Amino acid sequence: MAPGTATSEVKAAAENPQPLSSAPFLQLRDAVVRRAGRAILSVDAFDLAQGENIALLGPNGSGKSTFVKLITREVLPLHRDEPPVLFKGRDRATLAEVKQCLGVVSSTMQDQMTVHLPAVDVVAGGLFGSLGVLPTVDAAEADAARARARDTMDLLGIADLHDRDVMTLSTGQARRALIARALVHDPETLVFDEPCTGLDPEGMYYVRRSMRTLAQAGKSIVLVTHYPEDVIPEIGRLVLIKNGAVFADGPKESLLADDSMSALFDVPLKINRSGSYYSLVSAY
Ligand SMILES: Nc1ncnc2c1ncn2[C@@H]1O[C@H](COP(=O)(O)OP(=O)(O)OP(=O)(O)O)[C@@H](O)[C@H]1O
Repeated sequence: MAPGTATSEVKAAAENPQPLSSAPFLQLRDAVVRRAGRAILSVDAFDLAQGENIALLGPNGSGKSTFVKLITREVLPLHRDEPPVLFKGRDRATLAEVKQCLGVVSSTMQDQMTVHLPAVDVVAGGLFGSLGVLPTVDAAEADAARARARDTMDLLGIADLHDRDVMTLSTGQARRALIARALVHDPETLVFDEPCTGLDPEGMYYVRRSMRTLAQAGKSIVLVTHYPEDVIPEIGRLVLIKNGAVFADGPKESLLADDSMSALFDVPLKINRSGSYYSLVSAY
């Protein structure tokens, strides 16, 4: 797309916001993030439709987390007169509005679970933005929050963890509790930032199965990963990130291939496909 066309489209969208139901969930146009005197991410044009499932794949340091933080509004791009980020067609969406629509699962959040709390309280805390349910919360509201947290945990198949002290959970169990926490306010989109990092095959199985459950329940999944194995069958679109830019964007059937993976990671790689599942092996 010609840069001029993209810019005028974004300007028009900003001036005439589309109805929330039809605008893309997110649009990026000439979005540049600079840190320490250099552009760590530059995105010319990117649209994420409402309800779409995508995976961002790329090497360490390529800019995937920065890309996701543009979506979650934790990072803002350089200011331009034409807004570089439109959220549901609007450039002035508040952080609270964005948070309402998004749930974020990241392995780094697990490091913060260093207090003795029942898992249900950690999940319910997602409704308040606190680690657990604070004593200042009204009793009826706290009960309702815990009931909602239990329902969410049940949906993810972890009813047996309701009353477990989070400090005693295995890494895989804690990761699934974090998925419940990200889901408890019923966001339309879930961002999974390297959700299988540090997990054994059993933990990976349950996290990937949870992603599938949520995608099948109509949630939009935005997955950040290094591994094609994480790309569940419900994800059809792949965005490859390399050197702070979009390297390729298209259907996974064409991008999960030996040549594109080898070019992305700069080493010889082979993709194996088994039905709707993909895996990556090194070609020594
Ligand atoms: N605050 C910052 N100051 C300086 N450089 C930064 C900052 N944040 C990120 N970077 C750099 O920007 C680049 C992209 O970082 P980012 O975390 O987005 O990559 P990534 O693809 O998510 O990496 P990984 O797979 O290792 O998590 C990296 O080179 C990183 O060192």
